[in-house]
Amino acid sequence: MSLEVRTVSESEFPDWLRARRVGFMQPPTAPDEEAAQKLPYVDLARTRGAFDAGRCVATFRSFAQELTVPGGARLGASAVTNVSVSPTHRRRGLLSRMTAVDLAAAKERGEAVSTLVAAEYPIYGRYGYGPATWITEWTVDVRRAGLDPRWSGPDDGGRVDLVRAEDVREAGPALHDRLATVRHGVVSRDRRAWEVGTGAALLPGQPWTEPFYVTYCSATGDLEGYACYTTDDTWEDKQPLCGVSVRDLIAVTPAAERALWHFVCSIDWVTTVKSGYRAPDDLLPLLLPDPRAARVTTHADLVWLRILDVVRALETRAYAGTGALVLQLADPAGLAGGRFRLDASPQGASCAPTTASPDLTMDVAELGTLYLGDESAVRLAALGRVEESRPGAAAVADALLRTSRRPWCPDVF
Ligand SMILES: CC(=O)SCCNC(=O)CCNC(=O)[C@H](O)C(C)(C)COP(=O)(O)OP(=O)(O)OC[C@H]1O[C@@H](n2cnc3c(N)ncnc32)[C@H](O)[C@@H]1OP(=O)(O)O
Repeated sequence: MSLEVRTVSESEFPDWLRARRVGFMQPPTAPDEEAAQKLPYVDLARTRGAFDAGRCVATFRSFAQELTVPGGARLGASAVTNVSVSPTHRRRGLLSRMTAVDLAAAKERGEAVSTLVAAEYPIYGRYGYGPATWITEWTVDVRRAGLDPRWSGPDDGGRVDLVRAEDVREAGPALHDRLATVRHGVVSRDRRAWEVGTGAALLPGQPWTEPFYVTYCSATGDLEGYACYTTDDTWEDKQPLCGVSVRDLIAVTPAAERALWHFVCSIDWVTTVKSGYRAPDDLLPLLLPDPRAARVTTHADLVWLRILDVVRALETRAYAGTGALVLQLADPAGLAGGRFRLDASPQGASCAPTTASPDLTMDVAELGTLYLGDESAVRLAALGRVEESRPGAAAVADALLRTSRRPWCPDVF
């Protein structure tokens, strides 16, 4: 059977959407409005499918994204999404073919890295991706947390207010842009994400529960954070048991982060708060007098990163320490391998191909895992995933690459 992998035309887009639904175990018939609504946000030149006798049986799409790297600079990334292969056509190499074409195109366009959120852990390492950010979700037992029930709002002159969806649609993008300057791991969020998150881009018949939106403004009136949450409640023994589920919480200052968490954990009737996907070093548990009241309910990899341009990637991020490293990178796909010398200091970094003997040898996927500073080269060396030719080189890598706060991506894309 000959299967053709190619880009998708506008008229084929509804069939491509149908195939994507099939791959993601959703009812196969998409409402007509879905294609019309999504098309403006899809770059068809980067939307691929596999076709069997003219029918779409696999989907793959990438889009231009900006990824904040340590130090706050933004790196052009090719974000991969909507990867699916029909259950009738699996394990015949379609994913490998689509990935190879997309990564080669991203390299050609000059994108320094590719990113994705993996549905399952074992799939993407073989293509040079490594897990680069992690998320933790907590469920807080509010009654155990020990917060002062007399709390009536922030004591720093700031204020917390309930706002409307349209206020969030208007102010959210600029707030998110500020987050991207202060938190590495954040990726650009397009207008459609704000429309979906505020109920302005609903498909007919799509269920929607209006969430609550709350902002924190500093004493000077500056918007520094917002949260979006839903509630559910039951009664037991004449006592309300209300749950809050946080969908989105963005704070650009610690004061905003503390105030918003304090607020959602202090609403009368609320007995549990589900945090949503947060950075593993989020302030939430340590904000509670009894941190054990915050039980970890999910801990998992989120963004996977594939380096395509070693020099640009390493020169764009910032470094807390000073030192030099020669990295030997294996890349069976032939996109980013080679030997590179990195000279880094808090003032800046330079990176260039070299013939000097290597300090560390690793697969390009391991550099993807180390790149945002979340993983330790010493730990990877202990696992045999990084080979240390110069004793102490892994510790040097950690001193250079690791970051004081962990990277965090608030978006599942
Ligand atoms: C970024 C995102 O969109 S993540 C969403 C990914 N999509 C899904 O999970 C939807 C459901 N699953 C699927 O559609 C498919 O099974 C896919 C896309 C995961 C894999 O597609 P396939 O065409 O079957 O993969 P392909 O045949 O190219 O396999 C390539 C290799 O990956 C391996 N592989 C594929 N899927 C899996 C998996 N789920 N778990 C472990 N290994 C896998 C194959 O065994 C093969 O290994 P090999 O190189 O050692 O021979």
